[in-house]
Amino acid sequence: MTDRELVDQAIKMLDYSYVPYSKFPVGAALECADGSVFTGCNVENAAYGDTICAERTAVVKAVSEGHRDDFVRIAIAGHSADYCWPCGSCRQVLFEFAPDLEVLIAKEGGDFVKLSLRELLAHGFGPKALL
Ligand SMILES: O=c1ccn([C@H]2C[C@H](O)[C@@H](CO)O2)c(=O)[nH]1
Ligand SMILES: [Zn+2]
Repeated sequence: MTDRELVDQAIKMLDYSYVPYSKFPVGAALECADGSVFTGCNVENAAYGDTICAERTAVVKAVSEGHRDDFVRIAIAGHSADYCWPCGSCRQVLFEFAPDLEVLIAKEGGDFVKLSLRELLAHGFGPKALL
């Protein structure tokens, strides 16, 4: 799958976001080595802190289906004029499973940039620290 196709899958997920409070939809699409894609959207809650981000929705779907050490790329999309940068919690959760992940970050209109997770989370704290 091309980067463009993965970003388009993330953009499609914006339709499913549940965002009555922030009105800020985010979509994500996480690709694994076997080509499977786990999508996610943000799901908010009246108890605001119980909101889950799009990226973490996708990670939880993948891990709960048996994927763990095989994440290849994630695409993240929002409706904002700026690129939809992932929050610190999502960077940390992605780092747990895939410190070398490629991250495609899109903005309104579909333009995207490609970075490594290590660029987004320098000197990250991960499982190796606890071994
Ligand atoms: O990495 C991020 C950052 C924010 N959001 C969502 C959470 C909330 O619903 C909305 C505003 O913070 O954006 C994500 O889905 N991913
Ligand atoms: Zn987040």
